Amino acid sequence: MFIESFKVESPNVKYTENEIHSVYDYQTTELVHENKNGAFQWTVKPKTVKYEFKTDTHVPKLGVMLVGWGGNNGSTLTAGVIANREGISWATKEKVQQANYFGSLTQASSIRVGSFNGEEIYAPFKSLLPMVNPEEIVFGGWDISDMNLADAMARAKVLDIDLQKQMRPFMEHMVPLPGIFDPDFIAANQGSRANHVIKGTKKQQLEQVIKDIREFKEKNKVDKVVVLWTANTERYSNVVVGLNDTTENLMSSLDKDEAEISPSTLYAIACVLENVPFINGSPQNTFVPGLIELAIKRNCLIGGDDFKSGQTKMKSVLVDFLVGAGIKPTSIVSYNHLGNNDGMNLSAPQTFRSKEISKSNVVDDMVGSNGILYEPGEHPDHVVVIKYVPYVGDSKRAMDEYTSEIFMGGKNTIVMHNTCEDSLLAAPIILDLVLLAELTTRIQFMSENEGKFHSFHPVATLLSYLSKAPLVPPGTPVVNALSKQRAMLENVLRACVGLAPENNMILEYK
Ligand SMILES: NC(=O)c1ccc[n+]([C@@H]2O[C@H](COP(=O)([O-])OP(=O)(O)OC[C@H]3O[C@@H](n4cnc5c(N)ncnc54)[C@H](O)[C@@H]3O)[C@@H](O)[C@H]2O)c1
Ligand SMILES: O=P([O-])([O-])O[C@@H]1[C@@H](O)[C@H](O)[C@@H](O)[C@H](O)[C@@H]1O
Repeated sequence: MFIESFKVESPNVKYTENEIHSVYDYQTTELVHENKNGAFQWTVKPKTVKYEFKTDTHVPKLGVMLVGWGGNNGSTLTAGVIANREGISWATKEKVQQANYFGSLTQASSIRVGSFNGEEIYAPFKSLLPMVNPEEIVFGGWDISDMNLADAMARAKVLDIDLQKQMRPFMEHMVPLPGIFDPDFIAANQGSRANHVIKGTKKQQLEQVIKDIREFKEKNKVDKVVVLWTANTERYSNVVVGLNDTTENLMSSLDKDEAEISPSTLYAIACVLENVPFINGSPQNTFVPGLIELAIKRNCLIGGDDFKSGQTKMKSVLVDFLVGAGIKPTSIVSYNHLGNNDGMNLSAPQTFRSKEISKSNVVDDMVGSNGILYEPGEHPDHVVVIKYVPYVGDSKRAMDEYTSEIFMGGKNTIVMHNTCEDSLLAAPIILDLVLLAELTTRIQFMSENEGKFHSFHPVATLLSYLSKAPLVPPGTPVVNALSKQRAMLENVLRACVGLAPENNMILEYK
């Protein structure tokens, strides 16, 4: 059965006018590796740590500024949220289609809250904690192309024509702000698009972005802004000692107008200096060490990298299933072709390399979790291929082959074919990223050993379910397995309302 909402009644949960306060017993383990009687032994000690969570229930008026607003993802998301807000439906070949948020974890997925009279009871994921209503978001942003959002939507060729016609009046007056353009970081084929750029030195460009954020906030009377990069994939920046390895060196390099500071890093520095969350939806290493240090110092949320939307999302499910079942993937070949501007930009070797890295590292945690299947350092052959085929447009065609070793020398090959409008997968993920980033900035917590409340670490690991290459604080584990990422996010939000982690034991019926 599905319910729309619920309230937790517990001695450990207090709802006040401005916050939800929960006291939570975190069950974990402490491992000890010691020499006992001449032999080393691992000892696992179950441990309970008391935590307190406070969630500010004042949901702000949120402004979302997209870098690359005029792109396929940016225009599609903007149209989709407006269509939902206006309750727009449109004719397709098959039927009259209603606007929806399918593909959004927060807006279209559910959580289990328990059993009632022998029936499993579920509620919307978004009912866990007060979240921004997407339809109250004010969108804005930057683009190096001056095209208004209605024309950008038409250029993207993602949405049905009847819908586009209805959306045009809402979007034709939306024009991105000029963006920071540096041809050295994206494919040369993007140059013809760049007719709307911020002039000046890198520092002057950064200062303009800060000015843009302040003016956007003032003009739209929003309480908070979140900035998200959905612009083109850049090549990796070289990380160089003395250039960008520390905050001091990065800011000094900025003063010297160093060429190696990428546009995405400039936007991100601007956001961190303004204490505005910045999320990277592309695979490049925007977050160079000096920027991460700055974000930590200023306690400003940063997150990414690279939306986990389709082929890679499936990979983080399938390899988790195979390895979890004791089956040994030995060869993974991921091929896809697409014909949108993203695909055109990725046709350049240096930008493709950024994507190849993010699409390849996604199995490392799963492979590393099973020493029965894999020797130390052993991993499957893994190849990523992306080809640009203009004719197919945004309709990406992904073909994957997974070959595994099974019982007694047997082999198993799984082949998948996946066709989708890439932007229709990415747009709801962008929505989740900005909503969850905003929500997490309203949560404070402390353990029994800390004595004072604090925010989550500014490097937002909580967003990892939505990223191919989750950005994590230095020295912490990277988890890519999709089920673990989703469970982590849900269980942390459950803890904020005093609910135990969903462990699927359902002992009541055993
Ligand atoms: N399923 C998906 O669509 C998906 C999944 C994962 C990652 N991504 C990443 O999301 C990004 C956007 O994808 P898309 O399909 O919307 O691409 P797109 O090319 O349609 O849009 C990118 C937009 O960014 C603009 N732009 C480029 N550099 C800019 C800059 N420095 N400042 C401001 N604007 C700039 C371009 O003019 C363009 O309008 C790409 O990096 C892509 O790799 C997409
Ligand atoms: O998320 P996913 O489907 O694995 O990866 C996608 C790639 O397959 C595609 O070629 C690229 O253009 C998209 O930006 C996205 O990164």
